Amino acid sequence: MTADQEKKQAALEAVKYIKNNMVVGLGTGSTAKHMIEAVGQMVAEGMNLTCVPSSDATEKLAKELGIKIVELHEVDHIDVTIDGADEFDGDFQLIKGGGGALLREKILAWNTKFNIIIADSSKDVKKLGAFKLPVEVIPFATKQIKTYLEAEGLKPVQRMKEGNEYRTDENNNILDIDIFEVEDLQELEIKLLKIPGVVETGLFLDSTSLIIVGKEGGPEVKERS
Ligand SMILES: O=C(CO)[C@H](O)[C@H](O)COP(=O)(O)O
Repeated sequence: MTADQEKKQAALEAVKYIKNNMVVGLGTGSTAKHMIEAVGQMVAEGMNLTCVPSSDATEKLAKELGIKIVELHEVDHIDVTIDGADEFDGDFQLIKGGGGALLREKILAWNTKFNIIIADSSKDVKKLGAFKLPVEVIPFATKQIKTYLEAEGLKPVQRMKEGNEYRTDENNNILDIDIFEVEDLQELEIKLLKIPGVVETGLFLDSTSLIIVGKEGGPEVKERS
């Protein structure tokens, strides 16, 4: 199976957790795209769903598919959010934000009763950190934060796009940092969030209830114990 086939398989398994009249959080990325297309199909077949998107790109796609989109403040909870990940480990810890949508994704996850992560098998790792951790920062402070993180040995690289500095949907920058040598991720998360100008990190340490991985022979559903 190709990675994309695994992504689609995981997405199609995940949408089985969506029931009529639910409020659904829609993730961002190539795996989430398969899920959004499946949700569009369910809506076209008559299911009543209210969805909260995690990025401008997801909102655009969902609207094109006829999915009812609302802003977060218009709902009092989200029943289920389905999103991708850049890496996950055996403790249901994730690195997210490769697609730059980590801030809204983390807000959705925090406001969601049941978070499902969908992934191809390459995202399953023993230890997080081969993928660089995205840290969203306010442009006013990007240079100073980068200098500080360099001194901490975290090798920050400012994300670029087509020769220009990358901007998130919230108009912030991203510093991608190397956390492979870091032992205590909780401690790292606290340390990063204490820096003025750091808005959010792509570490999702305890929000995930279920991980669905696309695999030859059928999807693997991992439940948090
Ligand atoms: O966190 C994300 C976007 O901010 C994505 O979920 C993550 O980057 C995985 O993307 P893909 O499904 O394309 O591999």
